[in-house]
Amino acid sequence: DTRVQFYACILYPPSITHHSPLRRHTTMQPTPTIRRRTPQSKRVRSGLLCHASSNTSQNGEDGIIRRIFELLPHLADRTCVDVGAWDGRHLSNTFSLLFGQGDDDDEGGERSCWKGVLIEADPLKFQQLQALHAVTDNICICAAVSCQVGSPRSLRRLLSSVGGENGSSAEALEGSSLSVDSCNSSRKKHWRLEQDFDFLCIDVDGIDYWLLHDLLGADDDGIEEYPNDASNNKQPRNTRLCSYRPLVICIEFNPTMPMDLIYIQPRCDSIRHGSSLSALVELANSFDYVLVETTVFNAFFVQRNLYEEYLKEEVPDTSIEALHEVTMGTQLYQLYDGTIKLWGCKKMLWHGLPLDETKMQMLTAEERQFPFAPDDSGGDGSIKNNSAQDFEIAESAIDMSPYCKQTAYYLDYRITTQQQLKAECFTKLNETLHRDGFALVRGTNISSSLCNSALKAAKTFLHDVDESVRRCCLTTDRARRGYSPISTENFASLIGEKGPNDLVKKFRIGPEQVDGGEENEQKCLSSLHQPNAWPNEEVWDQSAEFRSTIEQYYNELRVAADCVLRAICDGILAENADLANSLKVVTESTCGVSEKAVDANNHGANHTSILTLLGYQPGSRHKKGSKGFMNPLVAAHTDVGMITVLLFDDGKCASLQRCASSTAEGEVDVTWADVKLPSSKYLEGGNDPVFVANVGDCMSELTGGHLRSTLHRVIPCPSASKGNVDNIVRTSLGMFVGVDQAAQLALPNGEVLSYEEWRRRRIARALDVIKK
Ligand SMILES: O=C(O)CCC(=O)C(=O)O
Ligand SMILES: [Fe+2]
Repeated sequence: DTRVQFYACILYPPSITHHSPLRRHTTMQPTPTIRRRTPQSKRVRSGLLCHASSNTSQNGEDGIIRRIFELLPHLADRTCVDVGAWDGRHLSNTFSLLFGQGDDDDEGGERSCWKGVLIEADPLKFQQLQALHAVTDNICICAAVSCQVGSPRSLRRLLSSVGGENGSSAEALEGSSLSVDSCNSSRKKHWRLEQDFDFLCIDVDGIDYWLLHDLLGADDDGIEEYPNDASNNKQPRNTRLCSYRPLVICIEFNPTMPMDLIYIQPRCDSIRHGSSLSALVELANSFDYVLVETTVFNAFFVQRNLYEEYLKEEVPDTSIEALHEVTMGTQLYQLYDGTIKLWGCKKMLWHGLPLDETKMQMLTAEERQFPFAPDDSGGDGSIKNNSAQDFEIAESAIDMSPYCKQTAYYLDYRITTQQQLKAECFTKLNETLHRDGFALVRGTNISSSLCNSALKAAKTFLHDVDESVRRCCLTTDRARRGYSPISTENFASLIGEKGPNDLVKKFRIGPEQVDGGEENEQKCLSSLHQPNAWPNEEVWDQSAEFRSTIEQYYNELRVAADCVLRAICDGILAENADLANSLKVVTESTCGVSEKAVDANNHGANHTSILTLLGYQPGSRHKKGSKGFMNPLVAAHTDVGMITVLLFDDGKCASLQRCASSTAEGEVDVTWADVKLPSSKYLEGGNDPVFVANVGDCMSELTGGHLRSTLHRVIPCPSASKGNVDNIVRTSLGMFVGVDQAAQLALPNGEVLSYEEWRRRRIARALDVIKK
């Protein structure tokens, strides 16, 4: 039974090490170690819990209930009341009693000895409930039970209407909008609900505490107070309604509440908080009931005298600690510097949303300092600040693991499915892209050491070696492969503007051939598939190492970038199913991406993704008084393809900026926001790498503009480029994701053309600008 297994893994949570990205640590970087110790539990598992099993119940309740009644004296007839009965079957704790199922000894042939009253507020579910019980003597009532004092829909009044002298008393139900199915049914045998009926089950997701309180409760609540309705000529009456004393009670509590919390939700029908287990235990004890077991959501109580006589041996310790363990709890703790940390269940149980630590902070990253630290803390106080900022940036990045990793350890308490995690991921990603046009992503499954090596290799090639090394692999075709020297490209043209050439050196690699054998060889000559141009080993002795590092980074990042693209796509489709046709080209290109996340060779073989290494250094635009002072190093532009996934180092001479104004493209007063990544130190510390992701023109067009391709640029930073800053030059690695060149794009405007044609048209427009 999968439910029992599910139940077992909640009650016996595996010793989860929370594989947070912060886990890998070295002595270089002050990263915390965060793991989960399996605490010593006082929870007793030898009692009724041994009998937990589910036929229709959610977490083993069926078996526990059966065991309790096995221990109590045998009776030929038993009665139960189920408040919040739903359709009578789904997650029901009374179905197995009433229909005699799940009873191994019973072979299903014998009739159940149980009769019941089933109450359900939802009219549609009630219909199903009624149909289920049509040929039984069970009584179904459609009513939203109320905890308002004097309400005609109080549980006590509803139950008192069952089996009055003339069967169900229609009179007692007057003035309330509810229906009892047995009223006019001649086929049903009328029966009376005794005060000490056998089993009460309450599950109404809110006022459960008050329903129990009022049913067992003080006499006052039993006084019938009909409103004095003059038009009806009805006199207020004082009729004492009996209180009830069921032998056994099963009632739902809020499983996120700590064991030492007594939380009683307000006495109000429309409020849905739930109450804590401790509150229910206090209430039950006050009416001489004893807690005998709990499951994830439900508590079981038995009359004290029955407990003493029949259950004490099986359940010797009735303390909450012995009978419960909070498995859905969420805790906060504080670090000395004022960081608020989250622990335990990191998801909103009833909304399915992740709990976001970054939204729970009281202090900004800069404000987080220990207030009592000695003034001279041994030097550079800014080091701490920087790393705090790095963590802040990293934590704001969207965790792509549901798309990029295959492991299951991030399934919090195993309640969340992979699909739910993916949904959380794409929702957050697309929200961020909507808001900022850019997003930071982590959890890509790419190691920090690969990122480091790739950045270092790129920096060496673009900045340290002699220009002759770079020139030996000069690009031959429109800057698609190999080296493209400084001031040879013009990104302003990409948005149809005339401007000076960009001051950046580039080196590009991409896919070399199309999958599919010899007949496709022709295609290899297309602009998107051609041989890469690597520096000659005779010219540069580190050439082979450079090549293997960059190739490895390319292979792994291309797959990760496909995962990001897939997530964006899933997010768009979740909201706009009608874009499925337009986005088919992307879903097909990224198909299998999560199944084979680490298999670089095995999917998307016909992709056209290009990796560009970019090198920036101080030059004329950094010099005050020079003509081009403060002109962008890369002019404002939008990226052309599907998406871009970018990584860059600490180099201080240049800064990436995204357009941050909501004003339409082309308007004069554009405001710019810096796009920041955690520092290189953070990456060198072995932490999970963070990348920048943004949407390109083609993807934007395919989504009918749902996601925009945001304007961005790289500007010079003159002040940071002077003095003895050791990291002045800046290196970045841009992965420009493209799909199969032959893939047919079905644009939302109805036009159909291949990806290659689309690109050619896009670039031709830009070239026109340059020619003019
Ligand atoms: O180097 C960077 O940070 C961004 C470069 C860029 O936007 C591009 O090459 O498209
Ligand atoms: Fe760009």
